[in-house]
Amino acid sequence: METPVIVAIDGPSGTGKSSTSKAVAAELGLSYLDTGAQYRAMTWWMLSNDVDVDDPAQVALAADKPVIVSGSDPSAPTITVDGADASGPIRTAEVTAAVSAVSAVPEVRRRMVELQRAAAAQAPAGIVVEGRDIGTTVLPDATVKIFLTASPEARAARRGGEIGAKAAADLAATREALIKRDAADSGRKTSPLAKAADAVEVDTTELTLDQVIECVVTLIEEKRAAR
Ligand SMILES: Nc1ncnc2c1ncn2[C@@H]1O[C@H](COP(=O)(O)OP(=O)(O)O)[C@@H](O)[C@H]1O
Ligand SMILES: Nc1ccn([C@H]2C[C@H](O)[C@@H](COP(=O)(O)OP(=O)(O)O)O2)c(=O)n1
Repeated sequence: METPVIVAIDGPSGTGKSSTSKAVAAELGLSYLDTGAQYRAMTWWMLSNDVDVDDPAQVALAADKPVIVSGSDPSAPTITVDGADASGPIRTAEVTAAVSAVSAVPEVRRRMVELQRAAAAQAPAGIVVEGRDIGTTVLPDATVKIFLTASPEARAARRGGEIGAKAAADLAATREALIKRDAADSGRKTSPLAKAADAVEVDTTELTLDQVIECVVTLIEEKRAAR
């Protein structure tokens, strides 16, 4: 049997990580893991259980408590917390505003990285894992590492499109919120958002989603052929 292929896709918000990762995994018959959803699930649990997310000591003490389970099918990704479906609640503005603070706490990251490595080890044909520190920290031996980028304007327009923001003021607010979250994620001490030295950077600003998917599939197939 062929050695499982491990694909790490990192980058800031709105660069196309989730859409690209799901499509690539589905096309190549690989498993899929959205690590951002796991950090969001942890954050949702903290908010629901009255943990002060701005107090790293409180967050650290609670980090072991929630049971977070991610489904690995790219065509129907699922996430549960303590057995309850969390896919809706993890996307609220409240969770988005708190997730960078929670994910900066080392005890939270230790727990998530353990889950992420276990998911990669269990994937029969291989897996596409998307996040911020997959190529640098979680799976440094990944077969293929991709770092997606896009201009803040393009990213704000994409995110704005999802929430129906069309007015210039709404787009500007979305852009500012993205930039603030990127700065927090890039500036934290423990495994910040960063491009691995051996990652291929793909600027998606001027590319369609289909072009990005094709580019990533080609990179994976080239690596597979070379092994
Ligand atoms: N290359 C692209 N061109 C235009 N829209 C895109 C592109 N890639 C992704 N999108 C759209 O942008 C939004 C954010 O994409 P997503 O995959 O969730 O990004 P990320 O996971 O990096 O935050 C989605 O609505 C998606 O359909
Ligand atoms: N590997 C990861 C993935 C996400 N995070 C944190 C930082 C991000 O702002 C949040 C949410 O990630 P997510 O990928 O859902 O973010 P967006 O889809 O870009 O809104 O989680 C992280 O610290 N490390």
